[in-house]
Amino acid sequence: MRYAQLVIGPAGSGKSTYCSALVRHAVEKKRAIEVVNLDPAAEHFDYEPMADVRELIHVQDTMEDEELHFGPNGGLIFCIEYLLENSDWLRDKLGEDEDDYVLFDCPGQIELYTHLTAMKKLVKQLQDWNFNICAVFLVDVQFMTDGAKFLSGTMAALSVMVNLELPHVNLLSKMDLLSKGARKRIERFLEPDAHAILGDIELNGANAFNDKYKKLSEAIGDLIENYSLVRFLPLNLKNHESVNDILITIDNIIQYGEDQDVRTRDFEEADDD
Ligand SMILES: Nc1nc2c(ncn2[C@@H]2O[C@H](COP(=O)(O)OP(=O)(O)OP(=O)(O)O)[C@@H](O)[C@H]2O)c(=O)[nH]1
Ligand SMILES: [Mg+2]
Repeated sequence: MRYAQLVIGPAGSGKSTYCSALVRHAVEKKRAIEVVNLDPAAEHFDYEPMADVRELIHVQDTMEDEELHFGPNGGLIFCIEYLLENSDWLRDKLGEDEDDYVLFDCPGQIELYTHLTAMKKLVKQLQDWNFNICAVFLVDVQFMTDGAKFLSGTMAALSVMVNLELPHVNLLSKMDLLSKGARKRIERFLEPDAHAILGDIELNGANAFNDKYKKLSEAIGDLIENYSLVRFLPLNLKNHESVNDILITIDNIIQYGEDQDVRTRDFEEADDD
């Protein structure tokens, strides 16, 4: 088995920064975590990737090509499809080492995860190569600070979950940027609680639209609450414990370290004899 996090989320939500932080954390913990850059338009990241899709195709190639002449978004979709057609390239770069732990730093175009099929096919490919994968969906906490925004972010997360059909963790990134007060406010949303969310949605005056809007919000809130569909975990990269908690949560989901645990236990039991 091999292990992977598919690091996804809107543009600028902190995916590449999260990958670098996890690599640094892993070094401290004396374990190896690798990163693959899957963003054909990436301009900056500060990890050393084990593979970089830009070596295969760069979004600029598709925009400058006389025949293709894509814009940045169409170009990106083309690149991901090109990667799928040339998946041998990725397979070779990933090698075949057992127990490898790889973060896939993905592009920030949300449509790749909500309804297009390219990303899903890539996931299927990775699963065929023995990867146990968890989708890690990052949302910038600054866009989640009131009820309406939180509901909208939750719907985006739900849409990704439904489309990718993978074990899934939602992270609120950049927690370090919030004031104490704002952090308190956010905490009310972290346990899905429709009433906290709706209490926060401000409606100006009663009219037919507001009535309907309130009913819709209530229905969505109930759905999320009753089915525990979407939960967000706060991520503060400046806090060692926060990073560690998230990593342990994801490790458990992809069953990383379970073999190692068994081995240690066998060892301890043998010691007792
Ligand atoms: N304060 C703070 N800033 C952050 C954090 N994570 C990311 N940033 C900043 O947010 C900006 C975007 O971060 P990236 O890691 O490049 O985001 P991304 O999701 O990879 O962006 P794209 O690849 O363009 O979609 C950068 O300026 C980062 O320095 C965080 O945890 N705290
Ligand atoms: Mg990035």
